[in-house]
Amino acid sequence: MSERPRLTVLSGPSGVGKSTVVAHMRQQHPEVWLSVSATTRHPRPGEKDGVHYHFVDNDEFEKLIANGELLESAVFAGNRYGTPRAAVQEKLERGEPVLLEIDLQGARQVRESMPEAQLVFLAPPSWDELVRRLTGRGTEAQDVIDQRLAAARVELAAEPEFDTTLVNTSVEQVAAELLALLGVA
Ligand SMILES: Nc1ncnc2c1ncn2[C@@H]1O[C@H](COP(=O)(O)OP(=O)(O)OP(=O)(O)O)[C@@H](O)[C@H]1O
Ligand SMILES: Nc1nc2c(ncn2[C@@H]2O[C@H](COP(=O)(O)O)[C@@H](O)[C@H]2O)c(=O)[nH]1
Repeated sequence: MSERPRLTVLSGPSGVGKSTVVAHMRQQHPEVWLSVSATTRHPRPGEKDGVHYHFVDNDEFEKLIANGELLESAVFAGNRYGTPRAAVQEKLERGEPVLLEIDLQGARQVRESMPEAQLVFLAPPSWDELVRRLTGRGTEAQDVIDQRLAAARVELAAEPEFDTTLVNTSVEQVAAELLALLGVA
């Protein structure tokens, strides 16, 4: 691990491949710690509570916010998402690097509260390829895909706000580039 562990945010449009790249990276480097977000979204087939997300209802999410338990939060395509604060703080206090996989709204909140954070933008090779990936994943109905693509236009326009851009053409290559940014191996 790097001598200067820090918080890294990985952001980018829905379907660009954030989870795929992070999963590939963590297969080879399980020591890379990824925050598990809370969400009101329903689990997709194969997603496990406490592993992929903490799946909560709207009341529980409200309580997390009211109790100050979220480092950041956002509404994305009709669902709520947030980063549990305690686990992140604990890791940083121990001097261990932290990775958040969150949307643009969350990235902006982190930049505000933790200006030292490293913000990484994952970009698609092209718009058409992004649409292919999001549609091809087969996890959302067309109306949700449309919502996510509308958000993607906003997210792509915000790319200059990020410290670094990685283009996800090859999962293996981008995972290696992200590892380097995290200061691992
Ligand atoms: N480099 C790549 N080349 C081709 N397909 C890819 C690549 N990276 C990811 N994919 C595919 O694109 C789809 C979307 O990937 P993934 O679910 O990881 O995106 P995401 O950015 O995490 O999306 P979301 O923000 O909606 O959670 C998946 O079907 C995945 O297999
Ligand atoms: N602001 C936050 N955004 C988050 C968080 N966890 C995930 N996300 C982002 O939401 C969208 C949609 O995710 P999906 O799993 O429903 O496809 C995607 O951009 C995620 O990165 C969070 O804690 N805060």
